[in-house]
Amino acid sequence: MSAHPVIVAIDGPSGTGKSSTSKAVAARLGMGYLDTGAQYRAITWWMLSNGVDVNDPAAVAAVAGKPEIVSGTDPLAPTITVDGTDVAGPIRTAEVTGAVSAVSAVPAVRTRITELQRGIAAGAPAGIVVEGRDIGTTVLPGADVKIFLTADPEARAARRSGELRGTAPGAPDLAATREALIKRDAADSGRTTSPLAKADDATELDTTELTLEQVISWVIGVVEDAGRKQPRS
Ligand SMILES: Nc1ncnc2c1ncn2[C@@H]1O[C@H](COP(=O)(O)OP(=O)(O)OP(=O)(O)O)[C@@H](O)[C@H]1O
Ligand SMILES: Nc1ccn([C@@H]2O[C@H](COP(=O)(O)O)[C@@H](O)[C@H]2O)c(=O)n1
Repeated sequence: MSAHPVIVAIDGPSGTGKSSTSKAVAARLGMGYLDTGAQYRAITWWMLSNGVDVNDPAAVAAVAGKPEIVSGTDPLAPTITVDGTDVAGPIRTAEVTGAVSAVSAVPAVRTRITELQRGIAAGAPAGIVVEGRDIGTTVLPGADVKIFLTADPEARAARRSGELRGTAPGAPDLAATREALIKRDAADSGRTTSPLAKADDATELDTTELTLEQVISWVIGVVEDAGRKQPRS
């Protein structure tokens, strides 16, 4: 039996495959799954819904403690609610995507959401795969496995563009999608508090030329190795 449930941190820029990989790895290994981007999107959705100026950090900070955000960690059916309302759909709108980097840069927001994330990870009986931007560096620096996924912007834009065209008629074209993700990555990497960054002890995987299945298999290998190396009780 393992000494403690395995904690896996998967970070990286937008569209590198963090969510798809993390969900599949967690499902196949019987672990929990936490999408931390969904939590930042949820608090952003609440700010927009309540008329808070998302470009005013003081206004955002003043109400950052108000919404109650609850994440369900079943990788086969992840959920996210705000004050009891299911917001899984509304948090994926272009409006939320366009505002989330500004809201997530506010230190009071990060403190609040980081506490939530640490509580969820600490309470995951079968271990958990947590994906985001600052999991390996800040949220869970003691994670058993730290992975940083990358892919070149063209590949990421093509993946996102295909995804958007499949679900949203009139979705932006490839060039616009590429520009939007580069802009969001720059904002996330450039913020002062807990920016998007690779932890020094994370293993980086460039997924540009890999299929999703290849990435999933590689991550499972790394997690299984880490499980074998844990001290036995
Ligand atoms: N290696 C891959 N090859 C091809 N397509 C992929 C690969 N990895 C992920 N995808 C596809 O790319 C899209 C984006 O993947 P995903 O949502 O997992 O990325 P992400 O890193 O979580 O993005 P974000 O941070 O913006 O939420 C999805 O449609 C997914 O199926
Ligand atoms: N650990 C994290 C995770 C996400 N963010 C912010 O949320 C945005 C949306 O993330 P997605 O994964 O759903 O695309 C992201 O652009 C960041 O602004 C974060 O700050 N920290």
